[in-house]
Amino acid sequence: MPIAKALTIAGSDSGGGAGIQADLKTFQELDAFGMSVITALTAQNTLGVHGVFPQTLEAIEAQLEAVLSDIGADAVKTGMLFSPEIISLVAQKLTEYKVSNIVVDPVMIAKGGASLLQEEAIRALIDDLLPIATVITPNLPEAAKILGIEEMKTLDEMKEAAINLHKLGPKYVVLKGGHLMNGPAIDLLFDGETIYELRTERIETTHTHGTGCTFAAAIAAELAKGSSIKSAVETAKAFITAAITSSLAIGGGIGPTNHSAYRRLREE
Ligand SMILES: Nc1ncnc2c1ncn2[C@@H]1O[C@H](COP(=O)(O)OP(=O)(O)O)[C@@H](O)[C@H]1O
Ligand SMILES: Cc1ncc(COP(=O)(O)O)c(N)n1
Repeated sequence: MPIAKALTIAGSDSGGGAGIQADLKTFQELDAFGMSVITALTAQNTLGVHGVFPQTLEAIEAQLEAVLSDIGADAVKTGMLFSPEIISLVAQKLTEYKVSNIVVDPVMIAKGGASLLQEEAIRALIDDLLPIATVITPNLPEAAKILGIEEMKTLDEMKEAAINLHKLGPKYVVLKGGHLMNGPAIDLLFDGETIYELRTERIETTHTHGTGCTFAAAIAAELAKGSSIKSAVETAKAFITAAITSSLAIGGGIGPTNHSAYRRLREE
């Protein structure tokens, strides 16, 4: 079997818990060959984002060209894209190279509150990227921002939002319920017809830095290997649950999840 190739287009997290670093670790753990296009450097640790340094369009385009013209990708995951210009460039290249599995994690704000997407970039996200996405994986604040509504507080409101997000063009919507206060951690998968619920117990921890990146990267790795969307999302949910269960209390703030926990669990 040829190796599945997965590409992340995202920001670098020097602290290693989110962004490019989380994505590559996740690809590796799930047996996909990981590649990266870095859109921005962040100086970041468990205490927060201390600096954001977007790369030039020239640098981003050169990375995309290098990877896609030679190696190619069975799946692409996008994370922090920062500006409308970067979003448009990425959408244009993914279309030009006919990438078929596109996982869009519409990263907007880091857990510590720093902005990872310019306000004016939301329009480009909606116009250029959502229509070509195979699956989008917003959390509740991101979904609310995209839809221009108040943040959802109930499962019924989440279901309505999933249906409305689907109308913006992605083939599938995964709405992550990690931010729903109390109760189980419920994510919804909507395929245009049926809403599936993925439920796990809420794990009591503050160390959730990089959960969204890791979850979306796991979906991309599984799609790259040829899994169906439902199976990819189920594996990603098991992966992130294991990673949060044994998350790492390193640094003085919000620690990262443990990317090797899922593999260790399966090896036991
Ligand atoms: N405390 C928790 N216990 C169990 N699962 C969680 C917890 N927090 C988040 N998750 C899960 O982690 C994934 C990422 O969720 P979420 O926190 O909503 O996204 P983001 O990191 O983008 O804000 C989802 O599958 C969500 O259900
Ligand atoms: C470079 C980068 N990309 C994304 C996130 C979001 O992290 P999370 O997955 O915790 O929402 C982050 N903090 N830094």
